[in-house]
Amino acid sequence: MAAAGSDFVVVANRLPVDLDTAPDGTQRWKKSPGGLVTALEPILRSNHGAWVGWPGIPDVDVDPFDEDGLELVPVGLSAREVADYYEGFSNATLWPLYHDVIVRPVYDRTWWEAYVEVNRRFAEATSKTAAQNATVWVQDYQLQLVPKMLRMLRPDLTIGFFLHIPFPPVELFMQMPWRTEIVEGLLGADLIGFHLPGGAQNFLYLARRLAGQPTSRGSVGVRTKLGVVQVGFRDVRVGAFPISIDSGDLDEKSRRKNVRDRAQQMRGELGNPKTIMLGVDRLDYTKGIDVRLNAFLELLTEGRVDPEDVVMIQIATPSRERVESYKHMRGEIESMVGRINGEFSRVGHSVVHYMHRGVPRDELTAYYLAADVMLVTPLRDGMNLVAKEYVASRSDLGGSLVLSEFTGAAAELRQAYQCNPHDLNSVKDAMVSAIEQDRETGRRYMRAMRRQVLAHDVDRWARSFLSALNRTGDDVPSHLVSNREIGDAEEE
Ligand SMILES: Nc1ncnc2c1ncn2[C@@H]1O[C@H](COP(=O)(O)OP(=O)(O)O)[C@@H](O)[C@H]1O
Ligand SMILES: O=P(O)(O)OC[C@H]1O[C@H](O[C@H]2O[C@H](CO)[C@@H](O)[C@H](O)[C@H]2O)[C@H](O)[C@@H](O)[C@@H]1O
Repeated sequence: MAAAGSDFVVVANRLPVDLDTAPDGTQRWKKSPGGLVTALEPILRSNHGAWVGWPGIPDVDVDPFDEDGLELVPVGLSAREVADYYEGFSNATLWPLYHDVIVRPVYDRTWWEAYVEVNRRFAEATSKTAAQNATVWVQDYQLQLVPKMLRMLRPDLTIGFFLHIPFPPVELFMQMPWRTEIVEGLLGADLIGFHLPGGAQNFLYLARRLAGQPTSRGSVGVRTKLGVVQVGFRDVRVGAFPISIDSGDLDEKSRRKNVRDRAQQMRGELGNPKTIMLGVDRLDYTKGIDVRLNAFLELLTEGRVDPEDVVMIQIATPSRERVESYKHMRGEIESMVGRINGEFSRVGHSVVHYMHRGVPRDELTAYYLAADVMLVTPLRDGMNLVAKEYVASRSDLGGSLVLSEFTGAAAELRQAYQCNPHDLNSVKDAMVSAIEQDRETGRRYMRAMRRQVLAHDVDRWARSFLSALNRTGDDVPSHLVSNREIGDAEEE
């Protein structure tokens, strides 16, 4: 039975804070400033909001607590559950399956059991947190069973679900031994959101085929023309809502003098090369870091790019380091960096600069400003926010973007140098075109991409999903009003 509770609850694998352990063993909560938090915070705060999630480290048992008017509800995971539910089923089964089986998914019954158990714990924690008739928004592939479990516990709730990674075509999804359970888990929601219409359409087909439910047949649009699955007397709607970033904030940061000065300083530190190319990613095999390194190596070897003129920086945040495929890929990337530098660097001038760490936000913006060519070459990516961050940071209209066709962002950033990461010649040609782009063409392309990214920010993403979920039909759901107003993006 519902207690007083929150009117709006976000449920995600991670809390918007991490429990950080200092070298002396003391622990404190550290804000993790993701785009999702930025977008949802105002709506959460003005609606007695709560966030249900894992604190990021194993074996932590903490009661719900208040953080500046936002209720945080930690869901504890044991070390075994981190291994089986998070590293195992989420990141060694679902993640590769949903990303075109770039590496082979592992199907392990013990992992599946842990996934069911942890999803149940999230559903129970949410059920205790949500007020009568509240709106609950469940996030991502780690929690696909939560909508159905939660509906059984709390039929009064309005439940939304958003998938941040691609939803695979039927030929791949059918590999999953627990495919029907997953589709039925998702069908517990009132609205299921994907980044792209293709994902929504894949899901509609599977709902027909695996759950045997009647569905609408027409095509799904972007933020419009939702599909429908009829589940008994309930309509489950399915749509495409491409996520974005806090573009206004990045635009503003990139205009600050200290950030611009830092970008200039970076160029100087690199010896003022003609061209700086940049990659910024979590160290993940989906991101195609190896693809861009290979392309760069071939361009240098063929003499199409002069090692005296072009420098590449790769910043890679450590990620999922205990998962076997991630360990393997790290080794491969680091040996390629070594090989390229071994062949083309000289004392005092490296051609590839590789950093295995995250960098602070202002520093990252300075990197974006310093980079002439941004390299975004995933083999498959749900959206790719880095591409949008680069565009939002180029308030000077400089720079060019090399972008894989296999990212969600490619559907919106049409003026990028798009390439097929499975075709090395296509990547090399895109890199050369980006390096050789003339100033006026570059400004025109960047202006067009900025118009798109500034007009469609993460706040607009959240509002469009929530208004569809609550069927208000306008941009702001009537009973989920945020304090922040959407400003129409300014043109340059
Ligand atoms: N080395 C890094 N340092 C700081 N932030 C990073 C780094 N690598 C990635 N990020 C940030 O992480 C986010 C990555 O989002 P995205 O490109 O959508 O991919 P994913 O969520 O799969 O990692 C971006 O906001 C980006 O700025
Ligand atoms: O929580 P982790 O295991 O450390 O992983 C980080 C996040 O990675 C994934 O990001 C995805 O979401 C982005 C925003 O929608 C999208 O741009 C990107 O293409 C996706 O890969 C994952 O979906 C998150 O759940 C993770 O927290």
